[in-house]
Amino acid sequence: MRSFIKLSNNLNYWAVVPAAGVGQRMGSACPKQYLSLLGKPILQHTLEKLLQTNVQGVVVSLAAEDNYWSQLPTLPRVWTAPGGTERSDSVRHALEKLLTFPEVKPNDWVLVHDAARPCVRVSDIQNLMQTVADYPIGGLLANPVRDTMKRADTQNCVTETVSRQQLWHALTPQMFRLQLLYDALTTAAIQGYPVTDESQAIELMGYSPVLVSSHPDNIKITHPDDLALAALFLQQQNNV
Ligand SMILES: Nc1ccn([C@@H]2O[C@H](COP(=O)(O)OP(=O)(O)OP(=O)(O)O)[C@@H](O)[C@H]2O)c(=O)n1
Ligand SMILES: C[C@](O)(CO)[C@H](O)COP(=O)(O)O
Repeated sequence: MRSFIKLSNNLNYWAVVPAAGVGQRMGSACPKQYLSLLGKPILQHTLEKLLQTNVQGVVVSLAAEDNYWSQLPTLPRVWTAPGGTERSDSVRHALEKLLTFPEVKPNDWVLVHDAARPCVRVSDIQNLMQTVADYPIGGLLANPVRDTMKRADTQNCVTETVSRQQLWHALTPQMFRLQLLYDALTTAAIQGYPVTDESQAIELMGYSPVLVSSHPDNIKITHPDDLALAALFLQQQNNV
């Protein structure tokens, strides 16, 4: 069931899911977003979480050679777009697709969420939507750093202890105004500036997105060890 939350000044909310990666660090036979978690592909878990919120629709960026997407059950309000070389290119292509929809307004909100983060809590997404609605620029789910942080040299020897004061892990979804985000990613691409998340492109425009605390189980499945942890988190969430 979709949970409804107060929408700010009747703008729509859309979602983009970059799912065109190869999962090199996972080293699996198929792209990691299609690995099974509790009997369901990771990407399907992720989409089902987003579709429980009141996003109007989701655009998923897929690799040109993706032969797996067609095997997923058809989900309502989900469209696809071509992936790109980098994650930021995949996101930009999905935004381009969204901007062609007649019902989409440039000032609508768009939430960008990694396919590889299936453990995100619907309540955290809704909290992001409600909190950021009052921030004109946008914001992202994040987690304050808990551990002491070290910077290392190429030999993995400590070169410095980095202060963890005001240091956060950036997660997803990251929520921004559609046209602003598209322009920010396009500018970064034109300038050849590599951005690893949407917030960085927005920051390059001189803006300061707000960080919204997320539960720490919103992990990005990256390495093989992450699969068992993600399964545990999903089981825990399902048993609540
Ligand atoms: N060109 C790319 C690269 C990544 N992604 C997506 O961005 C998300 C986060 O990226 P990451 O965890 O790095 O996934 P991969 O790039 O697949 O992993 P790796 O770096 O290990 O290859 C993933 O859902 C991935 O599918 C994408 O849509 N397009
Ligand atoms: C967007 C992101 O998940 C925020 O932490 C992260 O930057 C993705 O990085 P990746 O190297 O593409 O996994």
